[in-house]
Amino acid sequence: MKTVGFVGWRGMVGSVLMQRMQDENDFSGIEPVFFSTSQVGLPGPNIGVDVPSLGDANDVAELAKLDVIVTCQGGDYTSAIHPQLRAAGWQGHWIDAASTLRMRDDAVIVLDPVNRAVIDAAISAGRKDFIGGNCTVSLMLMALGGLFNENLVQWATAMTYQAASGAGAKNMRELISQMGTIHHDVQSQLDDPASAILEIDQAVANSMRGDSLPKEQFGHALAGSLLPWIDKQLDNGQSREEWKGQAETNKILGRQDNPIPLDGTCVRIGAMRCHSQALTIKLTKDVPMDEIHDIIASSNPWAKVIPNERDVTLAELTPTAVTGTLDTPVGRLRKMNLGPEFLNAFTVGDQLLWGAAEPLRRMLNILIGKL
Ligand SMILES: NC(=O)C1=CN([C@@H]2O[C@H](COP(=O)(O)OP(=O)(O)OC[C@H]3O[C@@H](n4cnc5c(N)ncnc54)[C@H](OP(=O)(O)O)[C@@H]3O)[C@@H](O)[C@H]2O)C=CC1
Ligand SMILES: N[C@@H](CC(=O)OP(=O)(O)O)C(=O)O
Repeated sequence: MKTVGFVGWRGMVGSVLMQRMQDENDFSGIEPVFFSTSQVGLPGPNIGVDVPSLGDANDVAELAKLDVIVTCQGGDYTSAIHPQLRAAGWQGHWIDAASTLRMRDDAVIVLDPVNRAVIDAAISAGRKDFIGGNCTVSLMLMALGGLFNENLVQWATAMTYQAASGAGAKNMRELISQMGTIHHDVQSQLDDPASAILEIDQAVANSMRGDSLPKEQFGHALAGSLLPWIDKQLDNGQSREEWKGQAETNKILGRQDNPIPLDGTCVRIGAMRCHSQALTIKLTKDVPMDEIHDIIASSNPWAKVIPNERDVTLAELTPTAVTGTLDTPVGRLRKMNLGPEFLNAFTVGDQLLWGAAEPLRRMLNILIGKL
């Protein structure tokens, strides 16, 4: 039985991972050991099996005894610990949620329902570092990977609507606090049916621009607004989140030598944990809509096609409907005025599940032969 160390299990992504692993009885096939950077020696989590007290996540000698390390601790931890382990000759498998190692030649970005062949080839070649993809990229490929794998995508643009959770737990709390502050600031006018809507609107704008709005995390109002920049600014005018779209998608698909052009604008909106994306896809040929539906729906069990009809779309293709589920529904599928090779699509997915935790637990199961 493989000894598997977990680092970052207390955090937001790590907690979702722990929950999913318990739901799927994943701990039964491994010997789990839990680590922390701040709670060394305290009892380990209650996962239904006995576990030793928490180890020191910075103790490289202890980590080097493990067969597998799964980390959701973040990029700084990866940068500090991974090189030391490898320099010490550690030959174990490293499974990581952070972006740090993703684009390295010897690392694999894991999303097995889409790139199982790439993962299997890497295992056969003796690769040891398996990294979860960017949430936006993973969710796009869970939904539309069928079209990519059938070589039907010539290029695509994704305009995103990304949830607060992508920025972290504190940002989720801040979004709700902003909503509460805005409501509080106009409550008396709201309660008065005779009050003028434009006065309410002005009071809301004043609240959003005012000093009392909590904005330590986002730096700006997100509630009632949006933020059209995610992650760092790059010299070419893209945000780093936008850059990841093409770079990571082609690496996941194993086609870095012949990349599919992808670009778009990434936008933070006031959703809690579901990222949504509107795509324009230039197909390599004019494919009939029923074939497109079949390819998407049969690509994996989670890519559900939502008919392009108003009622079902509003009921099933929203963050509210999808949050907390593994579904990656795809809808608004139609040919565009631009021509028969231009496909419109809209997809929603929980960025803490397929966008972060789920590919990691599945990679662990692949390594121990359960998947
Ligand atoms: N947020 C996201 O959407 C995504 C994040 N990632 C990656 O995962 C990494 C971790 O993200 P995320 O889970 O959001 O980070 P968190 O900030 O929620 O957790 C990170 C660590 O903070 C420590 N910590 C300190 N105080 C607390 C507390 N009160 N509750 C829980 N943990 C605490 C824990 O480590 P310790 O026990 O050592 O103190 C924990 O493992 C990111 O840096 C990123 O690289 C990847 C994909 C998506
Ligand atoms: N950048 C993503 C979240 C994330 O953690 O991405 P990455 O794993 O690529 O750093 C977002 O803000 O929605």
